Amino acid sequence: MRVADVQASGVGARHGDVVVALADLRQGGLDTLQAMEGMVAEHPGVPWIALVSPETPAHEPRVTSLLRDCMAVFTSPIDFPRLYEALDRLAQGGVPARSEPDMPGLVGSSDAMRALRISLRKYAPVDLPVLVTGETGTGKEVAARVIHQLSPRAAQPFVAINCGALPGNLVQSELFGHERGAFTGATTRRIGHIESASGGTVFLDEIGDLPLDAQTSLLRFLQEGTIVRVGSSQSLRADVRVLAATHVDMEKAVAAGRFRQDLYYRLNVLRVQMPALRDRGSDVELLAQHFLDTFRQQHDCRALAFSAAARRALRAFQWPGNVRELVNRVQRAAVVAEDSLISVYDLDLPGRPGHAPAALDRVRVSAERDALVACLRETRFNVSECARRLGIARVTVYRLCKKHGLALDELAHSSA
Ligand SMILES: Nc1ncnc2c1ncn2[C@@H]1O[C@H](COP(=O)(O)OP(=O)(O)OP(=O)(O)O)[C@@H](O)[C@H]1O
Repeated sequence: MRVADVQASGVGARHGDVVVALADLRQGGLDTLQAMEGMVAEHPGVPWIALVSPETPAHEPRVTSLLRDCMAVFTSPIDFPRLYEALDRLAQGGVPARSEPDMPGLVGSSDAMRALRISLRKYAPVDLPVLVTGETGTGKEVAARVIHQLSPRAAQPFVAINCGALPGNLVQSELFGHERGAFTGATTRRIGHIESASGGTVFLDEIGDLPLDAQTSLLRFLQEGTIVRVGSSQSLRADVRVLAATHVDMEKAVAAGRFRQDLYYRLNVLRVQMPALRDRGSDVELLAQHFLDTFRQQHDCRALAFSAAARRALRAFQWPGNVRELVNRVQRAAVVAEDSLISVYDLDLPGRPGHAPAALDRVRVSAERDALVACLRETRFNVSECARRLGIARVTVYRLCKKHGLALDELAHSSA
């Protein structure tokens, strides 16, 4: 690797050299920024890596836009092994993981992710509900957190609630709180999740699972900005922005009478559709490398990157569990990998030489799904009873439903 300082000597590249530019924004003022902008514009084909310090004003539009043109951003103290890896990857034609400085949790540079970022930036400052839709594991909660972080409410709480996991008889009290003595067991007054997010944002995941009575209370809150604790008749003001997410078809839920149409209209003012991972092109490689790098920061691990075959397999796989499945596979691969390059075997993906089409795995998965559906039907979709009969926790029933793409309400409806 040769290092050239543009200001001192300019860049001279021999045929076949890979040129990577480091934009060192840790010092300097407006003139440095101006010089950098000029160089980035002059060399659009050159991959740029930015070095910034915690003092760099990353939120200033000119700096943000410059950082957006960089393939990777490193904050001082610079993690040099990671920087060398990023340079190495670029030299091999790869691209380091890319996340925008103001959206650090959201990695990806596909067209779909670029369009998503544009929507998130537009919606964040507008104090209206946002409905985030998309398949399981696509990053709906990540998107909701980004909206909150970019909003004027960023310094206030962000409270995430999985509506599907709230016990049916306690939904109202969990969301809106209760007064002492409101029901058996209510020995003290309790603040609900919405009140506890005061000044900030509440994220209602799996909103399609909200029972009808709680839907009515939520609608009143969205219309009037007031809540009533269970067991009280007093309305309380609550200044909270509502973001909601669902993986079910809400139009169908409305048509079937399972979701209030007026509430759906209220929530669906601004809509974000999360792209499936299989539709994000080479983002799957970026994300895989990002999760591996994150894992390496916390654990001893031999693996540094992915073999060419593993990268092909990552691209070819359909990812039914989307980004969450990718996180799990990469972490597992990082643990079992014996080499510096993660292989297709480590990822346990189809596409490895001599790979039988996972017959046994498929049988196991489908037996698990059949047992779950049968038990849910037998128990008339009573999750507690189903969990008891299967000898597993309630939360595991929800997790298995998610894993097998089963929407409880739709299943119950189709079985009715
Ligand atoms: N673009 C991304 N960049 C980095 N990490 C991501 C991205 N998208 C998702 N993740 C990670 O993937 C996992 C799943 O994301 P998340 O929980 O937001 O998905 P979800 O769509 O809300 O899932 P569910 O439908 O199950 O509620 C998390 O660990 C999250 O950090």
